[in-house]
Amino acid sequence: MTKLVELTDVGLTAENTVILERISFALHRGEILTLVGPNGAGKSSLVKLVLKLKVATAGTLWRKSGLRIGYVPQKLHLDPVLPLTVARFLSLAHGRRITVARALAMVGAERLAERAMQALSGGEMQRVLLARALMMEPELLILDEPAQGVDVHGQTELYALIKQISDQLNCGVLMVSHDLHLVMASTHQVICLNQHICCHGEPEHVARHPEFARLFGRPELAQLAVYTHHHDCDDEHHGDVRHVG
Ligand SMILES: Nc1ncnc2c1ncn2[C@@H]1O[C@H](COP(=O)(O)OP(=O)(O)OP(=O)(O)O)[C@@H](O)[C@H]1O
Repeated sequence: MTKLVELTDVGLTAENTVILERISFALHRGEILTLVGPNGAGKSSLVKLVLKLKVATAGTLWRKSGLRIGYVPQKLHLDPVLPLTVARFLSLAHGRRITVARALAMVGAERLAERAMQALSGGEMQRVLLARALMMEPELLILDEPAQGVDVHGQTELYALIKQISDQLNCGVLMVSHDLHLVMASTHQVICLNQHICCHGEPEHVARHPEFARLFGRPELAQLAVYTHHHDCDDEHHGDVRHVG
């Protein structure tokens, strides 16, 4: 598997505040890695380090040379009066390697091409932002809370779509999520972050980890039914429900 990024003992300090410390992990093509953690844990800062929008103050961050990254930001600020269709918005993307029609088809949003950006629902907007990130056929897709503003059913669909796209493009995915249980079936590894890495591993491992339960204040999680991810599953099969604990 091609390695895309590798962090070794990475730290970030700003204004005498430790934001991240001793962060080490690697991400390869075809892998999905989800960052979870409480507010202020450093998830967005870590994403910005990988994007090179911030510079680490300790450790080393290696990125594959010429790495093509597609990024879905947490928020998009649009001028509410600027007339802009979805197709026009996508045509403005940098480094385009595929057509607008193909990008929309990949996210199941062909019918939105002529819709005004301002008229999109939360779920539609997230799909359009995902389509924009796909325009340059990324080797690494980075998503900062891709499911915000989307209802629970829509979130499950969106995470399944992200997994399908990762399989299709064989790209790595680094994403931030607030809900481990919704993303569980669609991720290979989870890092639970709180300035440092509290626990790291397959989603079932993290869900049962005492540090994860403590951080999210939900020790009863260990008793819940969780989705178990199968690494050899097909696109139609998003996991079996089983009880752990
Ligand atoms: N330039 C800076 N100077 C000082 N502190 C900063 C700076 N940038 C971020 N921080 C602090 O670092 C911490 C981590 O912020 P970050 O946005 O990475 O967290 P997060 O896990 O993404 O949070 P959330 O889930 O609320 O979005 C926060 O306490 C934030 O206030």
